[in-house]
Amino acid sequence: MKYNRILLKLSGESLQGAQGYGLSTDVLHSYAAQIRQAVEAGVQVAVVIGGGNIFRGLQGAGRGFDRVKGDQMGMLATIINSLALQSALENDGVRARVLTSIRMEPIGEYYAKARALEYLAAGEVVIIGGGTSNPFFTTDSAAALRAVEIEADVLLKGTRVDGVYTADPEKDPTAEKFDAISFDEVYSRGLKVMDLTAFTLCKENRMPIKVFDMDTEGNLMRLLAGEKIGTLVHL
Ligand SMILES: Nc1ncnc2c1ncn2[C@@H]1O[C@H](COP(=O)(O)OP(=O)(O)O)[C@@H](O)[C@H]1O
Ligand SMILES: O=c1ccn([C@@H]2O[C@H](COP(=O)(O)OP(=O)(O)O)[C@@H](O)[C@H]2O)c(=O)[nH]1
Repeated sequence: MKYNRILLKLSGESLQGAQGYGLSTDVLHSYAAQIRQAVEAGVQVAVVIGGGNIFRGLQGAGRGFDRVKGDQMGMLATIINSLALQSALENDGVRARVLTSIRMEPIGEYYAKARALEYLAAGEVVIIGGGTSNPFFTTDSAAALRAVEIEADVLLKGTRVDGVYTADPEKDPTAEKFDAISFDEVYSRGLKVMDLTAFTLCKENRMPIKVFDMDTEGNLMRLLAGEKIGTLVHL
């Protein structure tokens, strides 16, 4: 396989699937099946999931919620999604652990790098919930932080589009996709790959990012097998 240890960031928003809210069991099963194949191929898989299908702090602030409480609600939403994915993986016969950045035993163990590495080495999927545990950050930042921390080979950002484009492909039909692009070019073109906090953390720690469409089943394995899927952001 192309990578030995990956940090897979899954979008909370994608988890709602066609129903447009909450958790879609179809999407959960598709993600679980794809992750199972990666584990069976010997890849160590750590996962960070967003919470956008349930709550986003900024949305709450727009409706009069206190921003910090809204962000805390968003972080709790990522833990709900983490448990849902853990359950889907276990149903599929995959051993999976939820580690939380905020203490909440017995729902999940408190996150520590050493613990994550120990479970990964034992072939378990490690799902890290609770974001960074701090408000004013995003799940992309949590994914970048954990990717660097656990020394992943790459941060795989699974999303709704199949890579990084010259402009937002959902708004501009003439946008063209990059197979690869450097961090500097993303900055200079002002492209939206991740929020800049997350993006810069990756750049400064030489963590490559691969943006790809996780909603097309089989894409994760294609990518791991070295097929040209998505866009690689490199130094
Ligand atoms: N240059 C670009 N290339 C690709 N996608 C872009 C670009 N600019 C904006 N986008 C948009 O960014 C969205 C993904 O953003 P993000 O909020 O990080 O998603 P997620 O909820 O999957 O984490 C895509 O659905 C796409 O419409
Ligand atoms: O370290 C973090 C990670 C997440 N969040 C909150 O959790 C919400 C859900 O995460 P996000 O929107 O990043 O998820 P996604 O877009 O991937 O569904 C965010 O809006 C933030 O309010 C936060 O405050 N700190």
